[in-house]
Amino acid sequence: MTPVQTPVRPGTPAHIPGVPDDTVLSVRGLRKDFTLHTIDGRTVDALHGVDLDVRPGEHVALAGTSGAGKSTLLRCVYRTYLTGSGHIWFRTAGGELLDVAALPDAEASDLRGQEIGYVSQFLRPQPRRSVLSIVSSAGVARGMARAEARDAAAAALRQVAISERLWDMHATVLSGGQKQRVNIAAGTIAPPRLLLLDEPVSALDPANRAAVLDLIARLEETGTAVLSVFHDLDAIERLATRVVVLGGGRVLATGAPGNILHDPNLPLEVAR
Ligand SMILES: Nc1ncnc2c1ncn2[C@@H]1O[C@H](COP(=O)(O)OP(=O)(O)OP(=O)(O)O)[C@@H](O)[C@H]1O
Repeated sequence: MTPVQTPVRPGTPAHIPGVPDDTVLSVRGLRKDFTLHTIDGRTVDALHGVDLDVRPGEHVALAGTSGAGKSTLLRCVYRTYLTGSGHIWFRTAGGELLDVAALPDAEASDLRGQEIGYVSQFLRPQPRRSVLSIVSSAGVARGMARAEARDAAAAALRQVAISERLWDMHATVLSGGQKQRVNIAAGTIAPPRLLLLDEPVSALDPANRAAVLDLIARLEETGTAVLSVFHDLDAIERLATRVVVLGGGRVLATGAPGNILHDPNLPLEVAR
């Protein structure tokens, strides 16, 4: 049988030099600055040429002090923020290599819906949308039929212990911890190819926190690539396969959690 050839877009390489072809995410030379229009047009340099790779089933945790650029990096990968320069190569499930940093907005939006889960500290729900509808639309974006998405949403909400009596309520009225769990259900309704986590358990009590960490561990086992920010050492040690330390928007160190997290010379801001 002739192997299926993945079409290569003009200007897009078929391979990233030195990187295995199954790598899901390869960030290269990523720079991002912000112009503060309300304060003299001042510029804040957030990322200064970051390189990192994440392979299937790998969990790369970003660490570093406050302001190091961790959330900015996640938001550039999710394309909430446009990038200054550099590349964010994403290998799709179909094998195509796309530069998220250069995709037109509509394609970036489709890619997010289909292949990337993003769970942040906060859920900012659209007004007057029910909990069930928020989670099932994430399933529809992943290509599920409406009925299938509804069943998957119900299962995902049960998994994060959101009681059925909350499903038809507007998400705006939920508590912080409930919103965070709805966010997790939406981000993981079907195993995403890449899961971006920005302090996903910060508002949860110990039992719900443990359930969500279990859920993330199961997704890793099914091959989901994870790029995360956690502020607690315990979660990083349990889940991460590699830690990348950022400082002033640069990669300062990378290595196994056991080596990096206990290095007194690295600028970390995790609860030890
Ligand atoms: N929307 C924005 N507008 C202007 N500056 C921003 C914006 N977002 C981030 N920054 C700046 O970019 C730098 C990196 O911020 P970022 O939030 O990525 O850091 P972080 O490592 O995630 O910090 P923390 O651990 O406190 O969340 C900081 O100097 C911050 O002030």
